[in-house]
Amino acid sequence: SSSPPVSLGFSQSGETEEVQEEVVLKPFPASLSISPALLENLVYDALVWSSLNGLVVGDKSVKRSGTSPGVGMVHAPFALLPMPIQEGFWKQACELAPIFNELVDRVSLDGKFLQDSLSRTKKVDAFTSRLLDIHSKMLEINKKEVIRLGLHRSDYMLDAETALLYQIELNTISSSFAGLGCLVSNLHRHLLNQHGKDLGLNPKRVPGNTAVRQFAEALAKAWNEFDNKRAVVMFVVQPEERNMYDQHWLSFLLKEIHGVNTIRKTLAEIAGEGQLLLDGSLAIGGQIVAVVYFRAGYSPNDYPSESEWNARLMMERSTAIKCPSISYHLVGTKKIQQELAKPLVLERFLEDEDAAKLRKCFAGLWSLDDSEVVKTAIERPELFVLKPQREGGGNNIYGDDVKEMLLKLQNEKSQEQAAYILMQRIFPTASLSYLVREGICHQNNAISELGIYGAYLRNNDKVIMNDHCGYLMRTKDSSSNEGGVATGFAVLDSVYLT
Ligand SMILES: Nc1ncnc2c1ncn2[C@@H]1O[C@H](COP(=O)(O)OP(=O)(O)O)[C@@H](O)[C@H]1O
Ligand SMILES: N[C@H](CCC(=O)N[C@@H](CS)C(=O)NCCC(=O)O)C(=O)O
Ligand SMILES: [Mg+2]
Repeated sequence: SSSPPVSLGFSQSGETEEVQEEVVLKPFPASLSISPALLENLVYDALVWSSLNGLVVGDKSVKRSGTSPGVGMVHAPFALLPMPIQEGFWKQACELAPIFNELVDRVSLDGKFLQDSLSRTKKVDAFTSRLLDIHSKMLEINKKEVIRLGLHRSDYMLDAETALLYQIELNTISSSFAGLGCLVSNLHRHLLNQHGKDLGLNPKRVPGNTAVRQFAEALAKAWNEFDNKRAVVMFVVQPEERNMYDQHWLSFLLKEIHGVNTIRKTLAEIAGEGQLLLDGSLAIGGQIVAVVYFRAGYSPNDYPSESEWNARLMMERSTAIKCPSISYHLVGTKKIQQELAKPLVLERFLEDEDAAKLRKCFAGLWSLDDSEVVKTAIERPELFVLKPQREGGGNNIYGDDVKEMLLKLQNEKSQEQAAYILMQRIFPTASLSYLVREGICHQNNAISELGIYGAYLRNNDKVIMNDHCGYLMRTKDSSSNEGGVATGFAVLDSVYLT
């Protein structure tokens, strides 16, 4: 065809000077040019591969796609080629995972710190308040979680200006896409095996992704610690779940590799069918539950009535291993992220050397009590993100809306400030990427967010697992503020180590 070859610039933060003062980002040397014919082949191969290998989600235009498996599937949105990242940043992010895992466990044991840090939020945020009520009840009855399982994902962005890796957030509940994320790594390795020569890319630079196998292993090991061969792992899910295949990869591997049975229940079903037996164990439909794995319960939308809250409390009271426990759930709130960043607070929980490693990846995080920062944010709102205590994407406030909201909160003299945190906005380098959605390939300037999964399993004072477990790369149009695949902004991507 007469149209010029499409050039794909893998523009990437190049070598950075040892000393951070003068950061010179050299352009990524190989700028790729993909002919339209090659591009068409790549997209076609990728769509076939995705369909044959279960890289799929429910299609929101098909009514039953969130309730009936196999009905209304469409390929998950993906980036056609992996996003380059310097190996040093990759290694840094992987190294931080076991430290964050240990931090979550230690903070979870400090009930007073959690209650005190969230006490003002409690007054103005009904959802967080309900979580804290459950936590208080567990403190009152001196409930001990002897066996503790955390399946986390710490998300990072690479700031273009400083070439520093910054943590966006730490997810301690429903850290999704371990399943589909692995498939994208396999897809990219497949495409580079087929077309790597034409693209000048080496398939071996796409790191193997062990997320779903290691998460299944962690769930199986927790089940093992519960030590009841007839017990099951219960997935707590939403009534409509278009991301069910990501979840089914875990339950499939649990059965296939570890011989562990799983059941899928909504909070409403648990309220109706669940029972606390005399020995404290949780029974559902006559089956004992060894592990409760939350893939719902992180959002107010998951609690439409008191029944769902009763179900959450019943599970918390039981001897089942909660993933996460109410304490782990609270540790993952953005308010705690901001509190831990305060001077000397993180150091209460970690040895100095580990605290220093984590602090290196902390972006600016402030409560709205900090009048100086609030003043700056009103003047330069584009340099901040205003965050409520919510998970699941689509809740943050950006740009001029930050200014509006801060002024509103100031004028109202409301306590509502305590429901938010202010965070420094990170600006990653934009790269030209191909994003494939519903069979169509879009060429966009895009930015990426690297998630590193971590699994932590402890029985009393024995740490059985504390590892980084693979990764999730999400890539979105650089013009979009919010991220998130479930929210439709980002696509699933993988990593190309440079
Ligand atoms: N400090 C930040 N700088 C730049 N983008 C951010 C920042 N914080 C959040 N985002 C964007 O908003 C998205 C959602 O924010 P996050 O804190 O992860 O909330 P959630 O818990 O809803 O996922 C992120 O995936 C990212 O794309
Ligand atoms: N439908 C639920 C979704 C669960 C969910 O939203 N999890 C949050 C952490 S709380 C998350 O990991 N978000 C990153 C994935 C994205 O970009 O959409 C599930 O799959 O179980
Ligand atoms: Mg997030």
